[in-house]
Amino acid sequence: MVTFPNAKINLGLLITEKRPDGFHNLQSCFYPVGWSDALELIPASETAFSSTGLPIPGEPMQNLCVKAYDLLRRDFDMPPVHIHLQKNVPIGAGLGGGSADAAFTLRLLNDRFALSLSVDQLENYARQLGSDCAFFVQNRPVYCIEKGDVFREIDLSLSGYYIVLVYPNLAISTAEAYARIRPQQPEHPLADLLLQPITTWRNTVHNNFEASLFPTYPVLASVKEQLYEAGAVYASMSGSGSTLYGIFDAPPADLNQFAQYRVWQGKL
Ligand SMILES: C[C@@](CO)(OP(=O)(O)O)[C@H](O)COP(=O)(O)OP(=O)(O)OC[C@H]1O[C@@H](n2ccc(N)nc2=O)[C@H](O)[C@@H]1O
Ligand SMILES: Nc1ncnc2c1ncn2[C@@H]1O[C@H](COP(=O)(O)OP(=O)(O)O)[C@@H](O)[C@H]1O
Repeated sequence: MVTFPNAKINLGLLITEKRPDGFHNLQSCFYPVGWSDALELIPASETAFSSTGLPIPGEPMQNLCVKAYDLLRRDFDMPPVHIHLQKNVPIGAGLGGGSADAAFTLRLLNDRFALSLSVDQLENYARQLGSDCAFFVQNRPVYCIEKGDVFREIDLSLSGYYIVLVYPNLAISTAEAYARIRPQQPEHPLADLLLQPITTWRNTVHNNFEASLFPTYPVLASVKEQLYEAGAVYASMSGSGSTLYGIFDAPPADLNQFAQYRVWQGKL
């Protein structure tokens, strides 16, 4: 069984307060994009993990895919499996790649072993693996609050637009990015701003991590500016970085200025 865990972008990301548990409350819209890994479950006599493509930091048996298997194994009698991951989505990129792999592993195991877990149950398992992991269970555009794991409907569709993702060959640790940020309550809820025309977003829809990371990593501001110069209707950093994305109303003709970086483009 093969599945294709895809990345997400954040349309706006406001970090509103530090919580007593050390995490942060936020407001964001999580939106799925097509840049994907490939994940396969192979019957095996012993549980194992292997990967090809981009090297993944950390021990293979500590991979989030294995953690997802171990989590379900505590509650269900599943046979051993060999999990193979073709890693394409950059790591430390603000694209939720590892979280997607974990959530898709839960979904795949649920199907493969007929565990009959509901969406709510899968989301509860996913929450234990990472804050943005639960989003990938349903994997559809949603407005996120609290740790990024509580969802509200949002009437927002970008279908018809094109997206360009630029990973500027720089990994940023999510924990370090949160450690630098000063939370603040927004003047207007992000949901209200996102419901205005996309042409207004440049001046209103912000990612709070940009202010603390752009001075340290000038390449981030430079790539964002270049995306606007290439004709983006809206451009931003995704998550805690380092990927920048641009949303275009037609496929951009020339992206040679990003030739030294990892670039993905597609339809939204
Ligand atoms: C910033 C965001 C925005 O979508 O995405 P990425 O940049 O990772 O893609 C997420 O909040 C990242 O979620 P995720 O990557 O799952 O984080 P976790 O593994 O749960 O936590 C990693 C670390 O980030 C911090 N953290 C994470 C989420 C949150 N709401 N508050 C936090 O303070 C904590 O220090 C935690 O130890
Ligand atoms: N399957 C996986 N893919 C990517 N990273 C993984 C995976 N499993 C565990 N990790 C760990 O999670 C960390 C961040 O993963 P990732 O989700 O790509 O971050 P971000 O969303 O912040 O870009 C990596 O440093 C890596 O050590």
